[in-house]
Amino acid sequence: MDTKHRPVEALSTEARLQAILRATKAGTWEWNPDSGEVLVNDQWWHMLGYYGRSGGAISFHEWERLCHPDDLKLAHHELAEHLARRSPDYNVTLRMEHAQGHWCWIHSRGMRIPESELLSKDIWVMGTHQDISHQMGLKHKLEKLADSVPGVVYTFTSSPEKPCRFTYISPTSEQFLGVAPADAIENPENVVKVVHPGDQDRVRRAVVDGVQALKSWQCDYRICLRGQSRWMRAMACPEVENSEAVAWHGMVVDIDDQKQLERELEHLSVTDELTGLYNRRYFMQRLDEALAESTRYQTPYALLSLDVDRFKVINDTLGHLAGDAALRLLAQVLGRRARRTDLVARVGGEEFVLLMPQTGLQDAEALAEQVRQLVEQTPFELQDGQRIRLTLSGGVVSWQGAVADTSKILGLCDRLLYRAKSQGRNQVLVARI
Ligand SMILES: Nc1nc2c(ncn2[C@@H]2O[C@H](COP(=O)(O)OP(=O)(O)OP(=O)(O)O)[C@@H](O)[C@H]2O)c(=O)[nH]1
Repeated sequence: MDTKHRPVEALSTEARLQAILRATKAGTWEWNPDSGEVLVNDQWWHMLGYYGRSGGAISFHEWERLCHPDDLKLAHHELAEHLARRSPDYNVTLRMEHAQGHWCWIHSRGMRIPESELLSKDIWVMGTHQDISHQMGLKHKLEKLADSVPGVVYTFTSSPEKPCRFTYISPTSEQFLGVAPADAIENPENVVKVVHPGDQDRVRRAVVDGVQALKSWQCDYRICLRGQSRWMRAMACPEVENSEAVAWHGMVVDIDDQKQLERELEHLSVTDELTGLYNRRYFMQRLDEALAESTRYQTPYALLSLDVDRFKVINDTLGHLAGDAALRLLAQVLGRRARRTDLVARVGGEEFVLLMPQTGLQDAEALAEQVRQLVEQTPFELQDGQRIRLTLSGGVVSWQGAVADTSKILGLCDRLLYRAKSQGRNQVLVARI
């Protein structure tokens, strides 16, 4: 065999081991549980800042004294488990006191030497110490950062073979989702469980679609938390770890205030400020939808358009504020007369409409007449005690099935209204398309 390329063989096993230990800066320990004797190397001491001390024997109690009392219990437990052969090795992360007084994070690993390899009947457990203070410091900073974010930070792993699972979820999941991090890590369904039942399928689909497309995804959904429903936004972006697994790094943030604002804006954008009824914009939108519905399903529809007669006189004699109050009272009358499925809107200064699904011409005319008579017979009492009388002119159009476009309906309604005005007002005229 060509030994030219294998100079390492020129070294003894001992020298090679020492070289590896020097390079990895690993401290070593050997422990005899019966005698309590512990042997450590130089690096074991140097790691803790004791540069003057060299390797040799120490007592088990000396090791215990250097360990953080809060971590000692776990270390004892893990050692006992390994000695009782309930765990294949000893593996703990614990804090040990540095010569300068601060705590170092030490990753301690070891294993019992098989009896077959020992000359005596003694038990020996041997292992290494690695200083992982730097990594633990970074982890601590990351956790602090995750804590300060107004939401939940997480990483979950997807793989074709195994189900998705959280590998990290910030402690804030308790506050924002009502789920303890340990429960989320144990089973991701615990996080899905708090999603509003009406949104669960959508959230699951968003995750599955994102995983399949391997693209960043985002999903807004409600959660049920402490008896209340709140809007959240989850987002994640993928990082391919290897051919087997993808890590998804993401956040869940509370967007309930934003959604509330959106709802208010949405409401404002469809509402008539003076009367609180729907406005013209919303009415036109719904009329479009009504046309599509009647075309597709042959739904009978009727539209009633009402205009206050000689309203200018009310404004001119009683003032604009009184006119406003009259319009508000009229809106209340219309709102009360309409069915829940009807749409009532103020579409112009003193012009109102009622869009009625599942309504034929006769029924619509009867309702229009009722409203006209009610308004004619009931004086409106304004806040200052003044009473005013109004009359209405109206046009009713009904249709069933396909209609070319909304202008056909609106145009006919306008013509009926105009005729009602010109024929003396205080009347309703009807037509079928
Ligand atoms: N108070 C008040 N008046 C309004 C509002 N919008 C429109 N008007 C008034 O409504 C009146 C409408 O007058 P016209 O279109 O001449 O109609 P009219 O006086 O009702 O007469 P006819 O419709 O022909 O019976 C005008 O005086 C407008 O200023 C409003 O929001 N508040």
